[in-house]
This record gives sequence, C-alpha cells and structure tokens, in this order.
Amino acid sequence: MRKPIIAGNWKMNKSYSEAKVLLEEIKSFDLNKEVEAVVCPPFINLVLAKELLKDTNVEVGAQNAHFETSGAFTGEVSPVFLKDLGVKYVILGHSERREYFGESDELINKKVKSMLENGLLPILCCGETLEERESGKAQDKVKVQLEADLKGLSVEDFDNVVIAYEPIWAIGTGKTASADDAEEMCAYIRSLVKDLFGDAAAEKVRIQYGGSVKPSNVKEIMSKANIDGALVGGASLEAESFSKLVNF
Ligand SMILES: O=C[C@H](O)COP(=O)(O)O
Repeated sequence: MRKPIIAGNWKMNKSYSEAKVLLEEIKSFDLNKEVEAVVCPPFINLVLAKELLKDTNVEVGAQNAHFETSGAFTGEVSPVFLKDLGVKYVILGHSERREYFGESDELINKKVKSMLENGLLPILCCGETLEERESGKAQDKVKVQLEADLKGLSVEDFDNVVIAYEPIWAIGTGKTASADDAEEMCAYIRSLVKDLFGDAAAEKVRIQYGGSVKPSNVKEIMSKANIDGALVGGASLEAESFSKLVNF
C-alpha cells in the first residue's frame, strides 16, 4: 500500500513573518496521519518550519538544491545543509526551474543522484506543455524527461524517489487536468518505471499529480489508482485549504 503524500510547494511566497503565521496555523490542525503531509517553504523559512512543526507529523521539503555539497557556488544551497536541518524531500526539475533557470535534464540527473547520496528524497517533476499535449506528444515528453533525469540510478536508489506529474499548462492556471487524464499519464509513468526499474519498483513508487489542485478537486484526483498524492502550489498557501487537501 502506497502512503498518500500531499506536498505544498510554496514557491517564492511567504516572508519569514508570514511563514510564521501560516506554520503556526498548520501546526494547530489535526491532520490525517494516514497521509504524509509536506510543506516546502522558501529556503529562508526551512529552519522555522522544522522548529514549528517538530511536534507534528508534517514533514519539511526544499524546493531545490545544488548537486555539489560545498564550495564556491554563490547563492546555492548544499544538500548536506538541508539534511543537517532535517529536511526530508527536495523538489527537483520543477517546470519553473527548467523554464526560468535553464535547468537541463543532465543537471537534474546530477541533482537527483546528489540528493540520494546525501540521504534526501527527490520529488522529481515532469510534464508537458499545452502544445505537446495538443499534438499528442505528452507521453513522449515525459518519457524523455524521466529516462534522462533517472539515468544511472540503481533499483535501490530509485526506492527513495517520488515522481510528480505536472502538466505545465495546468500550473497556476486554474486549469486542472481532468482526473482521467491525470490518471492516464500517471499510469503511463508507472509503466515507464516498470521498464526502467522493474515490477516491484513500479508498484511501490508514489506518483503525485500537480497543477491547480484544490480542496474542490483533490478527492477525485486522489481516487485514481495510479495517483498517490498531489504537489500543490497556490492552494497550499492558506492553512485551511492545506488542511482540507491533506484530509481529503
Ligand atoms: O509545485 C506545484 C505546482 O507547480 C502546481 O502549482 P499550482 O497548484 O499553483 O497550480
């Protein structure tokens, strides 16, 4: 049985003061313990999140990390520092990192390996553009991404990876993929995992959907056999909304 995972990707939102308010509210909720809840605040709020959530079941994740562990890399954050803080997950390959910051599959592959080497669990994002979806190339795009991003991983390595399918055209747009479309792609991703890492890995891997997930649509999305969770942006920035997502 795959434990459901609902992760809130705050993106570049919530100052330290605003994060304190949101985290205190999240801390006050009685969240469903059968679901793994994760908050992924900006780097500057990771220490605060670990401190305020320490007596809860809510895990903390980072939105990115460098693949190097130390050195002259101005502005970057080491996976060693994140592990030392008690961060559990690291979002990698988010479409915004790929689009705005030019992150290639080769770089993402290095990051995936480095997170695993340093005891962190990657949440590896993949997904197509609207043009790719409308031209019937969505599965081809996701296949290319995952084969490159997961290149060189052993079956044991992959055991610690979560995959997040996020159709780019559904991110932040309010246009959620239909639950059936999301299920179709997540089932396809599971078949890719089977080809790459075998039956057991395919059965065990948790696959999230991300792209305008809200309390109003999370139940249907989570009812699908191949969807094990959600990676949520906007709807995770308000405590009541986040609690409804986790308690779907
Ligand atoms: O990482 C989260 C995804 O980009 C989805 O964001 P969204 O829920 O605001 O559409």
